[in-house]
Amino acid sequence: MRDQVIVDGVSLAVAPGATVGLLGPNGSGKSSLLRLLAGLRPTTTGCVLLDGADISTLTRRVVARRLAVVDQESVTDADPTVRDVIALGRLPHRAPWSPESARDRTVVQEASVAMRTDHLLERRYASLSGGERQRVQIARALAQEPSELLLDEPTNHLDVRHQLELLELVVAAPTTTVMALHDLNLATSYCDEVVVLSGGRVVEAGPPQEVITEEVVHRVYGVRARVEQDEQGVHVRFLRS
Ligand SMILES: Nc1ncnc2c1ncn2[C@@H]1O[C@H](COP(=O)(O)OP(=O)(O)OP(=O)(O)O)[C@@H](O)[C@H]1O
Repeated sequence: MRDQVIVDGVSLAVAPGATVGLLGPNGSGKSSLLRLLAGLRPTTTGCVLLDGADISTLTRRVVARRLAVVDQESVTDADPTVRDVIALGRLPHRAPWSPESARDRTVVQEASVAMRTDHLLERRYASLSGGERQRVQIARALAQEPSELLLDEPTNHLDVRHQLELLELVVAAPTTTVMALHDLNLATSYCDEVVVLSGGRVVEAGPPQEVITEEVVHRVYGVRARVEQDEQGVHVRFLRS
């Protein structure tokens, strides 16, 4: 269905440096919205502004110098090493056909250390586990030194330590981050704001402690939960039906 409307009536302003979580059930439009924000999909009406400039008027190279995307389809059909994949993040910063600079190599090394992938640098990307690939893709995005980072379910393959490390890193970075998340507890712990989508529309938006309530969880996901708050923050506990 070519003319199906997937994301409709969404108005979203993201403050510089903020970490925003996109929440919502499967098929609610999170990935589609991320692709619109990245300029990877054209809008039929409305626009996406990057520092006031309509993203559809900017070249891919200009966008790639400041905005990095890790989506769920970050695959490649060549057989590169992990280092090659992370080094792709430097391409927008290099003049065409110019060799890698010492700084490019340093940034690649630092990004791989940040995502604990430095021991994998000489491995073939295709031989990695799902979680290792996910960390390499995020290292590639960090090597891009973006001011905006768009992440589609960045924690879905990661073990609990790597989930927490990644989100700590995202929150500590000066980067503006918008990420699709399924884990409501991670969203309450790490996001300044959350945007809840349902059927391609924003149904709730705001600070997670205000948005993630028992009523919203039930209305949007159709499940019963206890939402409790203590000195550690907000916790969502799902109830068996
Ligand atoms: N190219 C496309 N053509 C037709 N329908 C599409 C296309 N891309 C996405 N959709 C549909 O749009 C809806 C939103 O999809 P999207 O991938 O944005 O959801 P999501 O919230 O990221 O879901 P999930 O949590 O499952 O990853 C889904 O019903 C999906 O099937």
